[in-house]
Amino acid sequence: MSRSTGPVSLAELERRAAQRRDGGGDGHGRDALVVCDRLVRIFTADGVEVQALQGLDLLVGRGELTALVGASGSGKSTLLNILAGLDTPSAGAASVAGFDLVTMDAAARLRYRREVVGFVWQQASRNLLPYLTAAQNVLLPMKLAGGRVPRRERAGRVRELLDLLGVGHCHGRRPEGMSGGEQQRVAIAVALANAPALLLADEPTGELDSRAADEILTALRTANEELGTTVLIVTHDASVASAVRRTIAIRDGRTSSEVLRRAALDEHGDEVLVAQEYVTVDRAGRLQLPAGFAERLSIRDRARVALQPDHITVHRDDSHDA
Ligand SMILES: Nc1ncnc2c1ncn2[C@@H]1O[C@H](COP(=O)(O)OP(=O)(O)OP(=O)(O)O)[C@@H](O)[C@H]1O
Repeated sequence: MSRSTGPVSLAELERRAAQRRDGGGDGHGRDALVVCDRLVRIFTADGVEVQALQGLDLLVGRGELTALVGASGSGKSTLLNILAGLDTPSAGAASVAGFDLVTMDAAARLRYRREVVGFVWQQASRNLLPYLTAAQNVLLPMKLAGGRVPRRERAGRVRELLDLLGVGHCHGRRPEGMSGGEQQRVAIAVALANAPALLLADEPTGELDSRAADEILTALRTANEELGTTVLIVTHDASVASAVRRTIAIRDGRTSSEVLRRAALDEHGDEVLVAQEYVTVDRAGRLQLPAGFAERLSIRDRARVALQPDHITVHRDDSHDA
């Protein structure tokens, strides 16, 4: 049976494009909270183009607590800024909680930033207004978002959030009267004020000692487990990256590999976290070998592959060895 080959209307083309953007075309990311599909971000500086994101694919499910790692300049902050609604991609698709980050208009962008996403920056001073108390800092986003948290519930929610994150004692203090770790935990409360679906944290432990960093990680974990917030943390801190269930590595503007950890019982019956490394397979079927693996086996330019019944083998190219 032949299909109609007549001209396709503009409305139909737009409908199909919207379906692709929504992930509806082939079901890509339909259940995920964060969907990035072949995301590209090109910056131009002094006439030179920098491809900060080079076709990045990423799916993050609702309720996940995930760390994002990668060398300096690999594109982590660029991705976070796009997910925060502060920047727009040059090409590709990105959506969070059904908000299309590429096409949303100014009003939707404002609503998105106030109600759907919360952000914690590395510099504590950037997260809090210095002349407001902790309580006033947490209250401010609720006031700005209007009716999302009803007026009569706001004071109670401020206290609950500060207590939940272990900084109830900072309620009436200004940032100058708090430690760096306390400031960051209050910053997390500010980011959670309007019950966002997604909490983004860019190096939240970067300026802290290891004890304060542990407290921040505990606070982020509490937000994730108690409030159900999906949390994405950019970090260079190995202790943070290894303490979450999923760590995604970005290399040259693409997601390249992941470590997934799950609880298992050891031979004594004690619970241990078992880590397993995965590589990302993008929508075109491309994967990047972990850099260490390729170096160790001197795999360059091309590799010999063979399909086995339940796995694929990858060997060094030995076609010139004879
Ligand atoms: N506004 C900009 N203009 C020009 N180039 C930019 C801009 N922002 C980022 N870049 C470039 O894009 C690339 C990715 O930068 P990005 O800040 O996302 O990396 P990163 O992984 O967050 O690095 P770091 O860990 O050092 O913060 C880098 O080459 C950077 O120089």
